[in-house]
Amino acid sequence: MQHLKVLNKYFFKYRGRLILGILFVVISNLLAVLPPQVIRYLLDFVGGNIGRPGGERRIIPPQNDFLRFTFAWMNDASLVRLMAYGGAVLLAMALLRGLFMFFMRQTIIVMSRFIEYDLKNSIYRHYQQLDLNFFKLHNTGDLMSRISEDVSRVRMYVGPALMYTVNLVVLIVMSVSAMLRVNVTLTIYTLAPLPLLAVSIYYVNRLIHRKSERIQAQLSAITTQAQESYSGIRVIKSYVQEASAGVHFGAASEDYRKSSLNLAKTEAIYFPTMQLMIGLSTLLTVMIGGIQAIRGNITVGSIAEFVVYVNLLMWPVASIGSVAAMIQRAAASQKRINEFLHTEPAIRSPRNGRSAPVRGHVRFRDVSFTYPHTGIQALKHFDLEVLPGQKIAVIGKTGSGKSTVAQLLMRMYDPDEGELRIDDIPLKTFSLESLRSQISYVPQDVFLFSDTIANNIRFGSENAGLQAVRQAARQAAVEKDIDGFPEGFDTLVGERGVTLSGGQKQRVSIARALIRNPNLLVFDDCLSAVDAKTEKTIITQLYTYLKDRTAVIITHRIFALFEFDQIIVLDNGTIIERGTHEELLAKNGYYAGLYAQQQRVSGDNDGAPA
Ligand SMILES: Nc1ncnc2c1ncn2[C@@H]1O[C@H](COP(=O)(O)OP(=O)(O)OP(=O)(O)O)[C@@H](O)[C@H]1O
Repeated sequence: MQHLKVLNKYFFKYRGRLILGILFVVISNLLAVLPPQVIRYLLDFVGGNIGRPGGERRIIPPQNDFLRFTFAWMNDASLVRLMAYGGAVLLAMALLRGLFMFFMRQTIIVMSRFIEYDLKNSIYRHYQQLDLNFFKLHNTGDLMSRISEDVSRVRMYVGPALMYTVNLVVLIVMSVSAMLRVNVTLTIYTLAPLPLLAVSIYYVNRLIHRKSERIQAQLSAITTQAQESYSGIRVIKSYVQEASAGVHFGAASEDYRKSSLNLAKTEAIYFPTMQLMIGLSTLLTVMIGGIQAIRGNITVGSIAEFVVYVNLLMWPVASIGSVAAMIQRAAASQKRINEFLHTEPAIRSPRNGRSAPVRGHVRFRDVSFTYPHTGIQALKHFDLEVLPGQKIAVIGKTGSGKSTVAQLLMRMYDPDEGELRIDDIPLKTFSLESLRSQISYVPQDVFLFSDTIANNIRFGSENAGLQAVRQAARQAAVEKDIDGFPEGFDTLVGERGVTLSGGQKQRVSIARALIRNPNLLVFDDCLSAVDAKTEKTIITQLYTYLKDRTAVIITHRIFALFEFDQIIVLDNGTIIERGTHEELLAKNGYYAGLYAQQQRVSGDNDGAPA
């Protein structure tokens, strides 16, 4: 329960709605508790006057102020008029009760929707601030379920559970005190089955919930399986695995069917149990009430009054079990949400961080870095100086630490040892937003949003016009491809749109980086999926674009066309070779070997990227 305390600030924020909601609960319950008293009065009146000779009226004195006030002007009315009037009073109270129940939902349930909205936004905002390591540690499904399912469960606590609890407390206080005023013995007998009802419903509810959870898990497994089959349909078809995929799906569906039937059986017990308990209570009321009436302790009308109370109390009491379960689930969900909300981002923007324009002087001084959750040391005593306007290539085998250089430069992680500076200013003193917005980074794994190509290119530079978008696409050698699509730059990409080839995606991603006009660019193996001819076009275009800019180009391939100021070769997190193209060829080491190998493979010695 203590996990739910954090929600109190939302109750305070929406206190107006909450207080009003509670007031409406009180009024609607008052309008539920008074009608049985009217019924009792009317029945007693009819019982007392039926069969009396000569239409002589026996006045039944109203037992409380409410009845006295309601029936004050009916003293001389005929029996029929009195009944019609009583019926009208009951109808008016039922209508009013309905109206206030509507208001009650409009305040409390609407408040819960506001809280849900606030909670989702605050979780989303928090996600955005967390560092990459956090996202490596938690899978997407987990993040999604905390912002959707867990928040929905918490909403059940701040909305329905709260409303039912307040309703139950108010109703019990009002109806039980009204019952006690009539007859204590009858009250005790009438209420006796209620705790039994609450406990049994609680257990049935728990059982239903446990079974539903299992069904949910099975359903999500079926969905994932179907999703994988659809997205991997090419592999399934080419390996002729349609039948076996069908068998797997069929087995999962069969499990789901069995569980669903089992749940249906348990649910079938729920309502008969409730009805049995209501029936038992009514029976007790009529029996004990009858005895009390024979002894003259209560009137016959009181029995009817009690029967109405029993029916009034049953549903709210039965809901105690489900409300308790709702609160338990909400507490568990809020605990999971709190875990995330209390996670502090490891990478923070400093207060009053620098936002000076970046010129592009990069300095790695004796930097070592180990990925926190895997313990893999990706860089060891790494030293690099890139002067403004220089172009640097980072080459090395797979897993040698090349991408880690880019990650540290973007401050996705902080080094364990050593220091990183840009324009001679420690990276940690820059405002994160300013730093990242001034470095254009083309990641290794391209990600395009389900939006138009134009919007994907102008991502992060929202004000860029179509001309700028076109120019960036031209520089990334993808303009012609895009113009070839029927809707050009307005073509949608992603599931609902066209499927771009790997090389086209990479070039759109490069265009996205170029449009920002930065002084410092980092390309992480971003030409791996383009053919040699396109690569040559891009390299030529880039060479002009990068003329006065600083660029760090991470690659597996050697671009002989590019006159790099410095090429560094990484191996296992350490720089093993460093120099210009010619210097490294002269060394006859790893670089020279790679160059010779690529020359052989490409078989064309026209000076294009080897
Ligand atoms: N996010 C990460 N969390 C944990 N370990 C990582 C992470 N990224 C990379 N590594 C590990 O760090 C080492 C260096 O990886 P890095 O991605 O920098 O190599 P790379 O040279 O860019 O490789 P490639 O050319 O295949 O992209 C590898 O052993 C890799 O397994």
